Amino acid sequence: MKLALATVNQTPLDWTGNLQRIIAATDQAKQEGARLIFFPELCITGYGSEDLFLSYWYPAKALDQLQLLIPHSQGVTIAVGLPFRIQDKVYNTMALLENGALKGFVAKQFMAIDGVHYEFRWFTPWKANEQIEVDFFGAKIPFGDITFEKEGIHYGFEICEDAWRGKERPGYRLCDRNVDLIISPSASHFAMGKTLERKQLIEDSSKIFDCFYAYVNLLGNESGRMIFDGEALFAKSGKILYRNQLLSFQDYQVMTFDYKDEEQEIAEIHPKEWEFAQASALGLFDYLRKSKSKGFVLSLSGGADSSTIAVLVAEMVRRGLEELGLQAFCQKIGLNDWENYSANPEKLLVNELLTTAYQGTSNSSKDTLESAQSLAESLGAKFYHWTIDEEVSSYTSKIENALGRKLNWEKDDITLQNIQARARSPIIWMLANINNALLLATSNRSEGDVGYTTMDGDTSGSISPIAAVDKYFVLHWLRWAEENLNRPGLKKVNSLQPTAELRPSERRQTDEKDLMPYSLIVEIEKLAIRDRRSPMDIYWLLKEELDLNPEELKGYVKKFFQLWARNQWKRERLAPSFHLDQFNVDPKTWYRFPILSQGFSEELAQLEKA
Ligand SMILES: Nc1ncnc2c1ncn2[C@@H]1O[C@H](COP(=O)(O)OP(=O)(O)OC[C@H]2O[C@@H]([n+]3cccc(C(=O)O)c3)[C@H](O)[C@@H]2O)[C@@H](O)[C@H]1O
Ligand SMILES: Nc1ncnc2c1ncn2[C@@H]1O[C@H](COP(=O)(O)OP(=O)(O)OP(=O)(O)O)[C@@H](O)[C@H]1O
Ligand SMILES: NC(=O)CC[C@H](N)C(=O)O
Repeated sequence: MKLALATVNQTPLDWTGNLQRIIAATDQAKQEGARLIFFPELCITGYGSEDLFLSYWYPAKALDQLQLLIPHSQGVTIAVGLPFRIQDKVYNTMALLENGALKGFVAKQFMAIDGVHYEFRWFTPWKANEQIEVDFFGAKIPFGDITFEKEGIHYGFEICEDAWRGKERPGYRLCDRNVDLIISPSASHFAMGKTLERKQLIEDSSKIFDCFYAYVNLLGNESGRMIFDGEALFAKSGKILYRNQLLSFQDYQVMTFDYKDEEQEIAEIHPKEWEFAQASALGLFDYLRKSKSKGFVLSLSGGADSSTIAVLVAEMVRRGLEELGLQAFCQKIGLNDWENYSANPEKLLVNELLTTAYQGTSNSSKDTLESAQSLAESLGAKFYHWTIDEEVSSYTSKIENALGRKLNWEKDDITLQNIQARARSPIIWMLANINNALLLATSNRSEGDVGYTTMDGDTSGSISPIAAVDKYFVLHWLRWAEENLNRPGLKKVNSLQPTAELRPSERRQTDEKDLMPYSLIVEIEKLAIRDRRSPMDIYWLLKEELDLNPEELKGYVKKFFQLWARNQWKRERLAPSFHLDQFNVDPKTWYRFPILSQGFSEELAQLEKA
């Protein structure tokens, strides 16, 4: 018997589109001879439906959609995910349709509550071994912890988090019930390197339970922040038999294979740098088309952050074209005149979709202008160049008149820096408005940690594509990209030292002089945020690890925590970002912290005495 794993790129509230993709994937699986077709968790609504799950009408509408799908199960079995409300509780379920009938609902037993997941807010876990009957448009349907059988294959489900719960997981009881196959329909967020964890989990699962184990994840940037990689895995007794290529630009993908065929077909596992490029490219592509915007605008300084983002947009075009072809790429983003780009699709589309501007001041250098211009030209992006000195001096003289004194760098350093960053904002927003485009903000995670950014200045934007990765990674990735993505336009960018260029050149500024070495921010944030350690713990741990003067190290730890606490309000106000790494500092997804606090004052006073 053939079975199919089908991944879909869904969008909350796109009821018709979501159903169409499920039907199209079902049709393809049927054509390929599949008899069992498994879709991911919550694919009828989208996993990222947030508080819509709490309403009465939303789960009810999902049931209407399920009913529309039932006729498509003639001759096959289909499993799809949707929310199911019973009185005041909502359950996260998989519905099983077979030969034009609804056979039952399996309910998730463990809620995902770590990192980016908040399932307890919406769903109630189902108790192991419990089975009830529910009403579905007048019919009584089995619901709960149930298994199914088809042509001699006995199978059951572990819905995403269920599979990640060690000894408690439902798999053990499914094994006691002698299932031949376990399926894990998932909505598992992408993070760099996570595929290796999943591979291990699925290998181990098929080994521990000595059965066939199938895994299928959602696909794409569904609702803004999380990206799903559409991973499909199939394993038998500890050996992966099938793995697809991740992070596709397609609406859906169907992987069909013979149940019991033990031949291996395993797509390449790529390095972290490739994953970052592919996930960001897909994240941007989905954001662009789902927000129905016409392109991107970027204030391009020629420095590391904005240059990374320019390359990611170009990668979106390159990778999208490679997978979809010119016509489908254009259609998906709402460009009807696709033939206009056929002379040089990649360059012409980057030109259409990415507008950049270098906005110099008297503190800018020739180096950064050249860097920005040469990169934009090499990618094919539109490039404008103007200075904002007039705006800066207009604001400054108004304040000077009001205060009755001249501003100067000795006394007014931060104010004079910030007005430059802010003066860039209205004009670049203007360009975004004119183009109906998304303004890309360039914040990275290290800046987010310490608030090294001007609010409503360089934080301005609709999305912050790299806010979830640290600056150390950004700098490393740019060097990798120059070589491995064949981006010679990055040569100049990679030769520059990160600097905000907000002070006059005689007061030479570098980010690391203002703050601390980026490598150290990365070490401290891992311990402070990822591992949730105290300032004192971090000091002792790093004292062992790093060859640094203890007083200097104390100073850095102190600076990190003081700036971290003071700048929570800024993290609350950064434009939405993609989740890309093991952890991030976005309060709406991974890390929550009080906006007002005493800022670790007692902890840091203790540290002084250590
Ligand atoms: N708890 C709180 N809740 C809400 N708001 C709070 C607040 N604490 C201060 N504030 C407000 O925050 C304001 C200060 O924030 P803000 O105006 O953003 O400025 P601020 O954080 O004081 O300074 C910006 C820093 O970012 C650096 N920067 C800026 C731009 C670009 C780059 C670069 O790397 O290229 C670096 C710059 O060198 C400087 O160190 C205060 O005037 C106050 O209004
Ligand atoms: N001269 C400039 N022209 C256009 N945009 C600028 C200029 N200077 C700064 N910006 C904008 O402000 C953002 C913040 O500057 P920041 O210095 O943090 O980033 P970067 O210049 O891209 O990288 P780096 O810090 O590595 O030099 C930039 O990414 C860019 O969007
Ligand atoms: N949707 C879920 O249950 C997610 C579970 C799991 N922690 C994962 O990231 O894959």
